[in-house]
Amino acid sequence: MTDLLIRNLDEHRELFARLDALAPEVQAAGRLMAEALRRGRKIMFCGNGGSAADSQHLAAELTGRFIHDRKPLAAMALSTDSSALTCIGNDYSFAEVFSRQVEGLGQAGDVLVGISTSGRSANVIKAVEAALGRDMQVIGLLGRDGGALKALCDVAIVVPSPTTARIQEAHILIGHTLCGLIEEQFGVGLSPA
Ligand SMILES: O=C(CO)[C@@H](O)[C@H](O)[C@H](O)[C@H](O)COP(=O)(O)O
Ligand SMILES: [Zn+2]
Repeated sequence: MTDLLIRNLDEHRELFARLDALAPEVQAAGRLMAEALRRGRKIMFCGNGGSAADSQHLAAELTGRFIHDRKPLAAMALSTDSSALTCIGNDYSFAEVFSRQVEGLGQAGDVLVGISTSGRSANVIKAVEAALGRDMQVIGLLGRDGGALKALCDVAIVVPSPTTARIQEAHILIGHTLCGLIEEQFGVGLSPA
């Protein structure tokens, strides 16, 4: 039991010591999201399993609050509406559960954040393709080699690890950093500049 904890901590520390290399992509993603919000557009998040949880967690940081009191920001997770997920999954296919929501709700200038540790989830790939088809911008929070999603994203943040759990741990740190960058841009208790 303790051995597993020590191994996980060692893996986690080794990975986190290398995340500084992602600073340029994280900065670019934060700027892109803040600019979209400043223009009155919205941020959509999607992903499966743990990444579905990350999607709703990060969307709530923006509509609710992260650290500071400031105006609510337009963000939503595409993984939370059980009626939409079951209807689209049942009547069309599971691969379309996010893309149909992007087609129904996405507008030009909105940002889609696709979260996938493998970069290979078909429903996230389809959501990204739908977003690009609507002149939205796309950020990928990815892992391993970035998979098929890497080349599709305007900004791809690829966590360099082969281990899903470690990648997810990095994703939430990066997600929180993106929320912090956005809050910096919007100021404490102030309207956007
Ligand atoms: O949280 C975990 C594993 O830590 C799982 O729920 C995991 O997110 C699921 O297997 C996902 O379906 C994996 O999808 P992806 O990250 O490869 O896109
Ligand atoms: Zn997990």
